[in-house]
Amino acid sequence: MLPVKELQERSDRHPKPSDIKFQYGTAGFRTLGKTLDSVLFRVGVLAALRSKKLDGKTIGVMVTASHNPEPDNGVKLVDPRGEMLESSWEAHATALANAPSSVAFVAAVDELVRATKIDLSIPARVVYARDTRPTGPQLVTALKDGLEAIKAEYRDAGVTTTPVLHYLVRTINTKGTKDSYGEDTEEGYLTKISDAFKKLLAGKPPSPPLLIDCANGVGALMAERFKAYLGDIFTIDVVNADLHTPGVLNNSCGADFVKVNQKLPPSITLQPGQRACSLDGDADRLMYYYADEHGQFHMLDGDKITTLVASYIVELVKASGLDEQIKVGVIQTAYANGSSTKYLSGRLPVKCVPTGVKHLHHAAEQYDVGVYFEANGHGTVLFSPAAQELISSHTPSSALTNLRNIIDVINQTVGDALSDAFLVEAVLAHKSFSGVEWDSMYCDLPNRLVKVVVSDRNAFKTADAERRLVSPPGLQVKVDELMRKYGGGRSFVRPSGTEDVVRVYAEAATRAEADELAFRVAGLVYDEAGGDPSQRPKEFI
Ligand SMILES: CC(=O)N[C@H]1[C@@H](OP(=O)(O)O)O[C@H](CO)[C@@H](O)[C@@H]1O
Ligand SMILES: [Mg+2]
Repeated sequence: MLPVKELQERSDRHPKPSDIKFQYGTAGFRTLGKTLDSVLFRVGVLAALRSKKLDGKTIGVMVTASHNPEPDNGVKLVDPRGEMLESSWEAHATALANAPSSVAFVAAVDELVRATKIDLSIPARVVYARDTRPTGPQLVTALKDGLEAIKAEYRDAGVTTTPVLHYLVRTINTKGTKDSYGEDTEEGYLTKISDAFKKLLAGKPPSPPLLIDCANGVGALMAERFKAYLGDIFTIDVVNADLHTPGVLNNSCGADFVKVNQKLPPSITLQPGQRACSLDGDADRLMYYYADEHGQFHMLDGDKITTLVASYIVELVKASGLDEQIKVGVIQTAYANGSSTKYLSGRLPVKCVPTGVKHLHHAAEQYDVGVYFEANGHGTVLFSPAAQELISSHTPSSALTNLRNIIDVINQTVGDALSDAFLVEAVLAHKSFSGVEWDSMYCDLPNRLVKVVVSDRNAFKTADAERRLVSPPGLQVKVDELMRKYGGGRSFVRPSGTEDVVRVYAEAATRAEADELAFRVAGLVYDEAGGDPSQRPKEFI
């Protein structure tokens, strides 16, 4: 039976703002932190229902708004194996969040219980965590209220990164089974990853210290904790680790700043030859970069990470004699640089899927080894159970031992900036690569990403993994006409899933052409979508 009275009374303490329509999108609920109290309460109830539906498995709840500005916050659910919430439940989340009153909320809960045939007698278990945002503590209080209202058991994982929370969910649910993914504690996480990393570096010439820009976010806590586990095998220099000054989170620093602006955070200076990396505010995205001998900045984004890592894994699989049994594939989105796709397609199966990690993750599960990174640096590598079994049961050789350690250094539950950085450093050490050699695997096509504010982004519909517009009718033909004017140029238009904008991406042979193509397509979109002529951005052509 639903504790109707309890739910309703507690829900009354978390009224829904009447003027906001919430939506569980690509990254869960995400908006101004101070408007999310009712959402967090309701997500507590929802997480418990999800757990009951899945026979009492532990569900994760992460309170974060990732790379967004500090006043934003958000919340997303993590399914039992550490993956994103199953998409059919996104609509349930949206329905519960938008019930206008506590009575309507309880009715929506009741409806969900019936529709999905949830057995309410099954106990619910939830683990939650938050990042360092100032609205976090209050939102967690609302979440706990929801969990208590429906009498769920819960565990508070405190202030930690998104990837640690995903790791905890998976380890809690596999504890004591043959699929055990490790110890279900933060220490377990730090030990598993750092041990594998140290084994990979053993016997290699010392790597230079790695400067890590932590976006003044929770990644700084975890990077600091890793230091003790790495000992003197590898040195981390943590920068942008200010967790106290208001307004600094993701401000002119972090992975998104680097990717969007294609430049160094102003707080960082690199010596010629030095490489460094930036995390985002919840430490699941990673951008690398280095300064060449002239001190010039070069970015090494998610596509460069894919290329480096996938090529190395293919080498190891071949050297282990397992290339007949283990097929390595790569998953990208339309935002992948065309040069990376060209380079990889000549060597491996490459699949393009719609934007959003859940799409990449599911597609990666179709391979024995699936490597995926969004261009913005969010990604990981998945090894199928069969591939892991083959790798662990074969007579060890040096390549196989490396593969086993690679498996353990990776956080297979989700993109994990710190674990990914160790993976990159291990591959660079094994290949004796500096940033220059890594970067020279292929040369990025100049590209430009532009946001267009339109009156209704839902009027924009796409097909073919978002590479073509099917609505508004006729617009794709005009984009195609423009593209033909730029040799090797490519551009596509899609509505954002996380912001109220339409995004235009363009790449071409030169920087000037890429900019011109992007601003022309942006102009087309603006005019087509009925943008106010007096507000037309001046750079649109
Ligand atoms: C161009 C771009 O970087 N888009 C991002 C952004 O999605 P949009 O749907 O483009 O707003 O946020 C997503 C969630 O973090 C991330 O998965 C995706 O890659
Ligand atoms: Mg993030």
